[in-house]
Amino acid sequence: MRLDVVTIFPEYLDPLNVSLVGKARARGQLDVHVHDLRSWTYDRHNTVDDTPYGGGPGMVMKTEPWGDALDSVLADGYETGSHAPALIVPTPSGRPFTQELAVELSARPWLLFTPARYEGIDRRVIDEYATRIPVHEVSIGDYVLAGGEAAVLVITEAVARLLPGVLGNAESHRDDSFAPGAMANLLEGPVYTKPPEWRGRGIPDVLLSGHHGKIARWRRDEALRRTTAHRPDLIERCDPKAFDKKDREM
Ligand SMILES: Nc1ccccc1-c1cnco1
Repeated sequence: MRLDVVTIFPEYLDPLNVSLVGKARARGQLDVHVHDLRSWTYDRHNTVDDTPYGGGPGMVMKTEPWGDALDSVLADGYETGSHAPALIVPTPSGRPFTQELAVELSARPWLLFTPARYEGIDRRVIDEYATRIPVHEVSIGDYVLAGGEAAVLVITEAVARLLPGVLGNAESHRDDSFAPGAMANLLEGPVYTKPPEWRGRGIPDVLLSGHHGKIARWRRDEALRRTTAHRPDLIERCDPKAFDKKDREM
């Protein structure tokens, strides 16, 4: 997978050089290119924004730098044999980013991220490129950020870990919260490791029992309890029949 990010804060994307994404890049599973939007400005102040038509607070990111940047990045990608990318526009007014969307995006050969600052990008930029490539306007949550770069890091990590070979066997995403199966849509329950006692706190006996059926049932019940407490909205999406089937297997 090829990833391109166009941003006025390229250094904000330095975390893409470490950990899971950094290792995937080193292994050639990800080809990441970070571009400084100001490389496509030609005035003395490297201007990328201006006041909004219609008035109002803040500044809007201008069309020309984005148009020149995206044309250049697309040309480079096509020249090096990449297939059509999807344009990913982090925005608070976008479609919620979910594991389902992460899976959808992980199937694409090329993602092109356009994190915006200020009040956002002039709408004509999105409208222009939506005539050529799929555009996903994506929100990572209902809160206000100063810009979309943090969202790029979140989306990139969620997508990269789904790419074949990126997660080792020990880190399988089979048991992820939100992964398909009987635990789908459930939050993960509590986890424990050595030492067996810490500051007077022990381990739930069932986890020391060696009875895999009882352990699986306990973990399922803990996940249900945690989901009911923290995310009752997810409970409605659970398939109760999957639990009955799972109970029979435990
Ligand atoms: N608040 C923001 C400001 C600028 C670009 C993206 C966001 C965003 C994305 N998901 C939630 O917020």
